[in-house]
Amino acid sequence: MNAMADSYVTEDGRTIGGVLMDLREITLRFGGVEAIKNISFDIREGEIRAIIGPNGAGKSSMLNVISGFYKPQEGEVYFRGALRPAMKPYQVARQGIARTFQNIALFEGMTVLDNIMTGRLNYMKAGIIKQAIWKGAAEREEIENRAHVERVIDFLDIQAIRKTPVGRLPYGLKKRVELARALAADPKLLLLDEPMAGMNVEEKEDMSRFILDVNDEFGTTIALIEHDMGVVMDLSDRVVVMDYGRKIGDGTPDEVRGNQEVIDAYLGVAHD
Ligand SMILES: Nc1ncnc2c1ncn2[C@@H]1O[C@H](COP(=O)(O)OP(=O)(O)OP(=O)(O)O)[C@@H](O)[C@H]1O
Repeated sequence: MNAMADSYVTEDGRTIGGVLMDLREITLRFGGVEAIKNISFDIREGEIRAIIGPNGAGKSSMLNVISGFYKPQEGEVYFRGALRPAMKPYQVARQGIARTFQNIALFEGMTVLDNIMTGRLNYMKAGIIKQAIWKGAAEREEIENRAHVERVIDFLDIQAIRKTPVGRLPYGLKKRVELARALAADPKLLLLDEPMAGMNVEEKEDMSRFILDVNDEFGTTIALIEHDMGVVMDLSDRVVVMDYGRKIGDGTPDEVRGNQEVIDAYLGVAHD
């Protein structure tokens, strides 16, 4: 693979485009703790990009920089070719970035459908006054939003539980609903924080398939943190490896597997 080429086709026939996000010399500190130390890497259009490393390596901090939730003290983030300014979470969503969380963040008392609809809030432009004086626009908007959400529900095969309160669902299905909510926002870049955590083998297989299908069908670029190395190596086009806030590896799964520093710090030792 030529990292400088504008686009290339993967072995499984997917097209990876130019750079979607470019992170340059990022340093992030919490008081005296340097969680990220001068790290640069990019995420390319259509790619599945993993971030791995031992506990406390700085992976979640990095995902929060990518999402725009944390503003690093040093370095720059370019998204879709433009330097990204400090942003509020709703501005991030409008830029086309959605995420799931390590600990599921859904409304347990609400139905699956209503939870997924919350992922669509940024598209609901018609305010209360406009709704009152121009019912047609609001109705059209509602129909469009529902149609997109229905497509996501079909895609993730969760029609049967659409009216079920999320609190009653088993863990693996909750994770799928969280993915559905993120997809409802129709993101350009989807961030997944440990999508397989706490899952059994069958649930992991299902989730892996859905991640690949999302990438393939919607063309969504995906960045994920994951501890299950089998899953990471199977799913990812490229992998960034972090250790103590530093980047110690970056490349294809094969390149990373053969990197001695990565083996010493992470792959060669037992971890969860
Ligand atoms: N909000 C915060 N305030 C202070 N320190 C923090 C904060 N978030 C993270 N840290 C510190 O930054 C370092 C990196 O943490 P981070 O959670 O990013 O690592 P991680 O690789 O995601 O770990 P894990 O795999 O356990 O989730 C750790 O030393 C952590 O204690």
